[in-house]
Amino acid sequence: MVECRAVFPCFLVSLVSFVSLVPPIARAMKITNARVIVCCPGRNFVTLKIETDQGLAGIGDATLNGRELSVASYLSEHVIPCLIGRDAHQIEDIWQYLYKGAYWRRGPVTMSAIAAVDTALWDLKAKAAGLPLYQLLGGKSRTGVMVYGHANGSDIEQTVDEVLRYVEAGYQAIRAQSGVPGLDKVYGVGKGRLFYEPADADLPSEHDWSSEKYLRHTPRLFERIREKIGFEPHLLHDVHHRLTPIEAARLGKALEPCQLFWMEDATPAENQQAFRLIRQHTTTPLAVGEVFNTIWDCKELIENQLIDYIRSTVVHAGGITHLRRIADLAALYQVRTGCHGATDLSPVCMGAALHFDIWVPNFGIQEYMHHTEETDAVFPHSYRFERGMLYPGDSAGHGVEIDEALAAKYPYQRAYLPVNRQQHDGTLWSW
Ligand SMILES: O=C(O)C(=O)C[C@H](O)[C@H](O)CO
Ligand SMILES: [Mg+2]
Repeated sequence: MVECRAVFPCFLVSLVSFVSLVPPIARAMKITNARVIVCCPGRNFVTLKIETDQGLAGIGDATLNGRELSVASYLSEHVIPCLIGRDAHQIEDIWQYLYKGAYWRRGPVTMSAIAAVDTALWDLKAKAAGLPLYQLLGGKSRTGVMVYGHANGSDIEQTVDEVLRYVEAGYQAIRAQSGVPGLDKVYGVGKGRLFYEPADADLPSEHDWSSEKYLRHTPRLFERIREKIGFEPHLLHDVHHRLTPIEAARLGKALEPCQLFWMEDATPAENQQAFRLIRQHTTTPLAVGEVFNTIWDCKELIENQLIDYIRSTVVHAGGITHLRRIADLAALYQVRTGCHGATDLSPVCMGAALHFDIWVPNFGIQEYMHHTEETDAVFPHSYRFERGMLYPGDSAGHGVEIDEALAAKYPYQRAYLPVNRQQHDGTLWSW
């Protein structure tokens, strides 16, 4: 008894000194609060903020263009109650809990919600470690992230002028889209010069489409651009899911002399085997995947080497945890990444994607469209753009924050993506 009483205080003392030696990153970090912030600084964004008992907060993007409130509600009603009290460090377990635990797997709403949690947790872990997120992933594999910008014009000459502007600004890669004679509105051709925003207020607008007109026009666009700028800058093009496989094969073949970096979303990809037909006919590199949300959407495309670039990104594909899995599968087949980066992905997604890009061994390119000044003010960030490259910055976490007071000044406004109809008979088509 006497011995025991003497030992007990010593044990307590050593326990206390042991705990104080444990670095913060190795201690449990209890989630105490989480909330969804919906705002519209020029366009709608949904952001998840997670707070912990260590006084740290992490944020993740949950924006699903045109269906924003479904993810906001999924998070508030179904996910947040399950997060409170969990250890924020258990990123993998929480991912599996939300994916397997829902019973209903996959889908853009579920996977965007999981992505938001995952991004916020990686942000928190990196903040707890006092490191930029890319360090936790394995460090930098390159000095910066090559991006492509968007040049668009209402006709060929206007698009050529836009391409030249991007070349002068130092871009090494440029996506070119042009209006098509005889079509009213064409995907990718916006009103503004720096950003393209397809979502319309209130109800979806209707566009018209003719594959024949588009197929006659597009090879001429790229021939003209190459005549003007030569073969040094990379050129990209987005078909935006509008062609049948054999039409896509025809376009890919016609574009071969122009040596594109990629032809994107040449045909809808629900049927992954559709890409086999395109592949059999053309050596134009193929990119796909911005609408994918899990590895299962691209498994056959990757394993059969039917594509060259996988376009999935953090917010719609289950966060960094799942995107990393997709990239690792892709690496086995020399498929490289080309993360989606349109303006409907918030700066929070862009920040996280840049940490991923600077690490991922099989990086290809990153899409980059400028956000509006209002958006940049709501989401202060450490990433920066310089002559065709983006750099994630070295602040702890993913380097993007949200100014909640400012966000509250921009309430949600219902907006939809357009729909598309065949010009000759009004049949609903892919937009
Ligand atoms: O950026 C791209 O390549 C796109 O295709 C943009 C999409 O139309 C947009 O993100 C839809 O919300
Ligand atoms: Mg696209």
